Amino acid sequence: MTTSPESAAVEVSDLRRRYRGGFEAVRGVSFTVRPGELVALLGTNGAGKTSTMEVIEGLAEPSGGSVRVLGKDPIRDRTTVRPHVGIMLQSSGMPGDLTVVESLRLWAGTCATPRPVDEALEMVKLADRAATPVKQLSGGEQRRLDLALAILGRPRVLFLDEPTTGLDPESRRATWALLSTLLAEGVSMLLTTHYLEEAERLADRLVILHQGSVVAAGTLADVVAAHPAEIRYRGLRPPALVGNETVRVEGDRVTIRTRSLQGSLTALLAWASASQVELAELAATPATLETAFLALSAERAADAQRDNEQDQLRDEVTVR
Ligand SMILES: Nc1ncnc2c1ncn2[C@@H]1O[C@H](COP(=O)(O)OP(=O)(O)OP(=O)(O)O)[C@@H](O)[C@H]1O
Repeated sequence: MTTSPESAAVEVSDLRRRYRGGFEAVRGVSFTVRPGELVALLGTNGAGKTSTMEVIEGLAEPSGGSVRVLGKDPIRDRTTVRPHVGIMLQSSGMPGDLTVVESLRLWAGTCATPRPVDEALEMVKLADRAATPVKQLSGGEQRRLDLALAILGRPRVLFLDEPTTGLDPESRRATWALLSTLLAEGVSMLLTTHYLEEAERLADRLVILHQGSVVAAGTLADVVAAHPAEIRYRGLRPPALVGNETVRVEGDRVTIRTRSLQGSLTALLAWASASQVELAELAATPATLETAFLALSAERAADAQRDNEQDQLRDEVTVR
C-alpha cells in the first residue's frame, strides 16, 4: 500500500460519536496527523479522547463525519489499513498465563513483516523478563509489553493511548527516546496522555478537547501564545505598566497577567525602583502548557456555569 508523501497519515473531519442512550461524546472534531509527526490529543477526564481514538483505530463506527488512515476508511478498508497500523490500547488484553516472549510470538504470527521478537524486547527493555508470565509483570512492565506488541509489525502509523501511565521516570524517558527514534524513522503517531510534559517533549502539534469539541489546536508555541504570562509579588498595587495587563490584588498578594512579560516586568521594576517600593517574593512565569491547559478548563467551566444560570433564569421567567 502506498500513499503520496504529502498525504495525511490520519485525517479526521467533523467526527461525531454518539453512544447508545443518546450521549454525544465527540461533537464535530477535525484534525490531521501528517506523515512522520506526532500529534497529542489532550483533555480532562471525559473530554472524549478515547471515544475519538477508538473510531480512528477502527474499533467503533462514527455517528457522523469521517476518518481516513493512510487515505483509507479504518473499518471498510480494514484489511488494507490494519497491517500498517500499531495500536497500544489502555490494556492489551493478552492472556495472563502466556509469557512475555510467547505473547510476542503469538502476535508476530498475525503481522505481515514482524520485527524479530528479541529486537522488540530490547527496544522496550524487557529482554530480562522474556520468560515471565504476563500476569506477573508490574504495571509499568505491562505497559512496555503493550508498546512492544504495538511496534512489532513495523507500523507506519502508531496509536498510543496513555503509553507511559504507570511507568517510573526512567522507563518513561526510555519510552520517549524510543518514540523519538521511531518518529525520526518516519512513523506517524497519535497519542493521548495526561502528562503534559510528555506532550511538550514529543508532540509536533497538540489538539485539546473539552466535552467532545476541539478548544485549542496547533504547535505548543501556538497554544501557549494564546495565554498570558504571570508576575507575582507581595506589596503595593502597581500603576498601569505597559497597558495590557490585568491586575488582581488579594491582601498584599499581587498577581499581574500580561501578554508582554518583558515589557511589564521592566515597567514594574522601574516603578518599584523610582518609588522605592519593595516587591517581596517576586516571581515571573511565562505561560506553559500546564497554565494554558488549566486556563482553558477554567474558561470552559465558567462558560458552562454562565449557560446554566441563563437556563435557570429562563426557566424562572417561563414559570412566572
Ligand atoms: N459506552 C459508553 N456509553 C455512554 N457514554 C460513554 C461510554 N463511554 C464513554 N462515555 C462517555 O463519553 C465521554 C467521553 O469519554 P472518553 O472515555 O472518550 O473520555 P477521555 O477523554 O478518554 O477520558 P479519560 O481521560 O478519563 O480517559 C464521557 O462523558 C464518558 O462518560
